[in-house]
Amino acid sequence: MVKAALALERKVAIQAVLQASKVCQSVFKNLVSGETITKNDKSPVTVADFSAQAVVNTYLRQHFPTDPIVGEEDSKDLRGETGKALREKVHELTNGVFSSSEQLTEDKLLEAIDRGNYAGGATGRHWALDPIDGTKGFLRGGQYAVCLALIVNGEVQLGVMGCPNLPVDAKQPDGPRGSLFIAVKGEGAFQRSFTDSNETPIKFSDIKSTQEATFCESVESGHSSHSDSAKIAELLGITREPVRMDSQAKYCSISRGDGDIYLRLPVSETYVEKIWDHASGSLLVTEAGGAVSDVNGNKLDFSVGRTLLKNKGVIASKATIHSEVLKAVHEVLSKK
Ligand SMILES: Nc1ncnc2c1ncn2[C@@H]1O[C@H](COP(=O)(O)OS(=O)(=O)O)[C@@H](OP(=O)(O)O)[C@H]1O
Ligand SMILES: [Mg+2]
Ligand SMILES: [Mg+2]
Ligand SMILES: [Mg+2]
Repeated sequence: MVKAALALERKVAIQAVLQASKVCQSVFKNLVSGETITKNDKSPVTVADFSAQAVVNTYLRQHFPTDPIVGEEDSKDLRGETGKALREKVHELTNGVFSSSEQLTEDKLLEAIDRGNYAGGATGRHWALDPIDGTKGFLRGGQYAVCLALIVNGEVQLGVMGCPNLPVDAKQPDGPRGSLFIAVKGEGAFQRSFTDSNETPIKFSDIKSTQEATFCESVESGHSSHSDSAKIAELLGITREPVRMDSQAKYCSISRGDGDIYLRLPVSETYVEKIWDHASGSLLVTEAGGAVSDVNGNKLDFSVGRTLLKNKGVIASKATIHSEVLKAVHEVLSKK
C-alpha cells in the first residue's frame, strides 16, 4: 500500500483547525451573542482571532518545531499596559483548550502568536494561517473559516478549513452546522463534520454549461466588485442570483457543488491579496475538479512572500468552464 503523503501534517492540521474553530464558536456564543456587545464593537472577533492563531501555532510547534508560519495576526495589540485587558482574555481562552501540562504563560502566548511572523518565500516549507477568515461574517453570525495550509517550495500541498457555520449538507440549510474541508495535493478533496471523523470525497457539480452555473462572491462589494460580476454573469448566460458569503467558505461551497464559480474581482489598484486568504481554498478547488487563476489567467503564485504580489483578483470554477469564465472576465474588465 502506498503511504499517504503528509499523513502526520494532515492529522495535526485537522486537530489544530478543529480546536481553533471551537474557540471561535465559544467566543461567539459567550461574547457576540451576549448583551454586552454593541454593534460596532470588534473586540470579540479580535479575542477569537488571537486565540485561534495561538492554538494553531502551538499545535504546529509541538509537532513540527522547525516549520515557520505565515499567520495573519501578531501580538502587538496584546503587549504592554494598553494590551493588558485583551491579553488576559486571550490568555484565558487559549489555555482553555490545552491540558494542565500544556498551559502557556503570557509570554509563551505572545511568542506563539508571533511565530506567525514568517516572511514566506519560494524555498522550503511553511504554513499559512488565517485564524479567522471573514471576520465580518463571524460578527454577523454568518460564514467564517479557520484556514490552514502547508506550502512547500512555493506550492500549496495541504489545506484544511473549518467552517463552523456552514451546514454539513447544503440541501439542509437548517440542519447541523460545522463543516471541515481537507485537501492534499494529488489525493483529492474531502469533507467531514466537526463531530464525526468520517470523511466524504467532494467534487464540483456536473453542470454542462455556464448557463447552469451559480456565482459565489464576497458579501462586501469593497472586496470584490458586484457590478462587474453582474456583467460577467450576463455574458455567461447566468440567470441564477449570486450567492454571497464571507470567507473561504466560498471555495468550500463551490468545491462540493453548492455553487460553481467564485469571482474575486479587483476593486482597487493597490490592494494585494494575502496568501492566507487563498492558499487552502485554492488547493481544495483544484483537488475537487476545479481550476484557479487570477483575473489575467495566471496561476496564483504563493512563492513570493506573505502576499500574492504577482496576481490580481481570483477566478475559481469547475475546470471545464474556467477558460470561458476567464474570457468573460477579460471582456468586462478590459472595457474599464
Ligand atoms: N480591499 C480589499 N479587497 C479584497 N480583500 C480584502 C480587502 N480588505 C480586506 N480584504 C480581505 O478580505 C478577507 C475577507 O474576504 P471575504 O471574501 O470574506 O470578504 S467579505 O467579508 O465577504 O466581504 C479579509 O480576511 P479577514 O481579515 O481574515 O477577514 C481580508 O484579508
Ligand atoms: Mg482572511
Ligand atoms: Mg483573518
Ligand atoms: Mg483581517
